[in-house]
Order: sequence, then C-alpha cells, then structure tokens
Amino acid sequence: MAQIEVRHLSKTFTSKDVKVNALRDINLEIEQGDIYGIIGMSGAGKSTLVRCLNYLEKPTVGEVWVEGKELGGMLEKELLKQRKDIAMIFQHFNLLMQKNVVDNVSFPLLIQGVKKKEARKRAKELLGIVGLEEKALAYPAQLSGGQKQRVAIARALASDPRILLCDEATSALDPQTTASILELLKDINNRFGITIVIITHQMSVIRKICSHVAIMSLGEIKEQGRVDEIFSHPKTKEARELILKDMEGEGPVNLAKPQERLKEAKKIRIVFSENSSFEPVIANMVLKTGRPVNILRADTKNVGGIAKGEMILGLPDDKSLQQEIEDYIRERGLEIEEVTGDV
Ligand SMILES: Nc1ncnc2c1ncn2[C@@H]1O[C@H](COP(=O)(O)OP(=O)(O)OP(=O)(O)O)[C@@H](O)[C@H]1O
Repeated sequence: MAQIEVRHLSKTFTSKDVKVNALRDINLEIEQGDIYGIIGMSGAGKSTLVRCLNYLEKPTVGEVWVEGKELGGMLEKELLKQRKDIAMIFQHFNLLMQKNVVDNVSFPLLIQGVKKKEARKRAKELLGIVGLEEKALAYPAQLSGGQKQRVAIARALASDPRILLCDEATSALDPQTTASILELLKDINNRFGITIVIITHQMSVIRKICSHVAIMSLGEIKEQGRVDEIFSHPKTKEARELILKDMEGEGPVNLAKPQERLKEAKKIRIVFSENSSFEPVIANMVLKTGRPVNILRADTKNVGGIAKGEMILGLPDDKSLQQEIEDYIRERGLEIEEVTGDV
C-alpha cells in the first residue's frame, strides 16, 4: 500500500443555497519518499485536497489512508496524534510574530511536553539544517521571506514528521529564493526520507523538484504520473497548457515572430532526450529537404535531473514534404506529436 492513498474523494461546500463541488472523485497514491506535486489554476481544488490529506478538511465522500490507516475512521485524539507525522508549511509562513526564531521552532515541541532546554537544543539543531543558526534570536519581522520560510520548515520538522505538506510554499518568493527553498526541500527529502507533497500553480516548481505530479482542473485530476513522462508525453489539454506556460515563464526561445513566419500548414512538437542535440538535427534536415521550417519555440529544461528539450516546428503546406521531414526526425530517434492551436 502506498504511504498516502486517496480513494474516490469528493468535497462539496454548501453554504445557504450555494453548493461548490470543490473536489470530484479524486484518486491518488503517493509513495514514501516521493516529492509529489499537485498543480492547477486558482480554484482547481488544490488547497482543499491537501487539507483533506491531514483531515483539516473532512471529505464529503471517499477515504484518505495514511500509512495503512484510514483517517475518517479515527477519533479526534487519534487524528491529532496522526497529524504529528504530517507537518505543513504555508505561503505566508504563519510564524508567531511576537516570538523569536528559536522560540518559534521550539513551540511545537513545548506543546508536546518536551522540556524547554531540550526543545531549544533541538530547535537550534533544526535551524542548522535549514541554514539559519545565526538568526536564532531574530524576530520574524527582521527576516526576509526566504528566511521566514526556512524558519517555518525548521518548525515543521520539529515533530519529526514523515510527510511534509507544502501549500504554495514558494508563491510569495522571488525566483532565486524559490530555487533555494526548493533545494532545501529536496535536501530534506534526500536526507530524512520525508515524503513531500507540494501544491503549486507553477510548473517550474514541479519540474525542478517533483518526482510525480497530479494536474488538477475544476476539482478533478486530469492527468497524473511521473514528471519526466508527463513533460515528454502530456496527454491532456491541461498538461500541455501548463508546460507551454512554463516555457513562456522562463524565457523560451520564441524564434519565429508571426509576421516573419513562412506559411505553415501543420505544427509538430519534437521531444529531445538527454543525449540529443536539436540544432544539428534541424539544420541537417533543412539542408536535406532544401526547404526551411518555422521554429516556433525551442527550449531545453532540466526535468528531475534529466536534460529534456522540446521544439515546436511549423511545417510547409506540402504533404509529401511534411512526411519527409517527420520521417527524418523519427529516424533520428526523436518523438513527434502534432500540435493544434496557437503556440
Ligand atoms: N470553506 C469553503 N467554503 C466554500 N467554498 C470553498 C471553501 N473552500 C474552498 N472553496 C471553493 O472550492 C473551490 C476550490 O478551492 P481551493 O482553495 O481548494 O482551490 P485552489 O486550487 O487551492 O485555489 P488557489 O490556488 O486560488 O488557492 C473554489 O471554488 C473555492 O471557492
């Protein structure tokens, strides 16, 4: 059994005469040690889903199993105990502003009944793990956003959780700070084997550290699986859109401007594996066929540690030439799929 299993989970919010189906028939399996991303636009149901994973939100229908135990069958006391193993961090850090850093981190330990001296000692160790030892006596207001999130991570680790839920933990941070927090989460996952569930609306976050992803839209999971597979072979419109948006966000090469494009009849997407270099392939293809193509987008990315790249080409309005180009690309071991709509 997976460490976290969600079965046929639905959540409906009802207020007065308005009903919102926030989650519909969600099924998920998250293995121990995964970094699992849940991505979707605003209102997709991500926060509601992640809050169901520790029963901060009670599903209307369905089951959540954590380490072989069904949360819905637990008494409130058992649930509180279970939540010790499922820590959470948030977009706005949720630190205690009147307490200094070391006291913020000690706080959950004191609540658990750990003696003050021991709690402070452990808190200082945790601050070492997140690289903030020298800020132990500072107050949250004196810290940057990235430092505040590090304190929140240290505090989350205080109860020795086996699962860490991150609700838009990097959304309030600039790209560089985001990268450093993602590195820290990856390091924590590596060193301590803590399973991490990350909610985000940014595909770049998924690409940088997640092993698996579920793509949500309007309360449903549209696609889920290994991140490298979804990036290479997105099956749904939602996945394709998120991947394209990600490319835009990080400055892809948008080579042919609309006014400069040759008339094109078909668009294809080529996926490059870690060993292929697209430039010689395309240059040689153009030389061989003697006809130029529009390179509409080109991008290479580091996906889960593997170099991946893709390119979208606009092909001329000549069926046999299209076939020749596609055959040439396929013979070089590259995969092709047709793209519809604007790119
Ligand atoms: N307590 C609530 N009462 C009523 N409706 C709610 C409640 N919480 C969430 N919803 C609704 O459920 C849907 C899903 O919301 P949710 O916050 O889970 O989405 P999200 O994907 O996390 O969005 P965001 O990225 O904006 O936080 C939305 O339509 C939202 O308005």
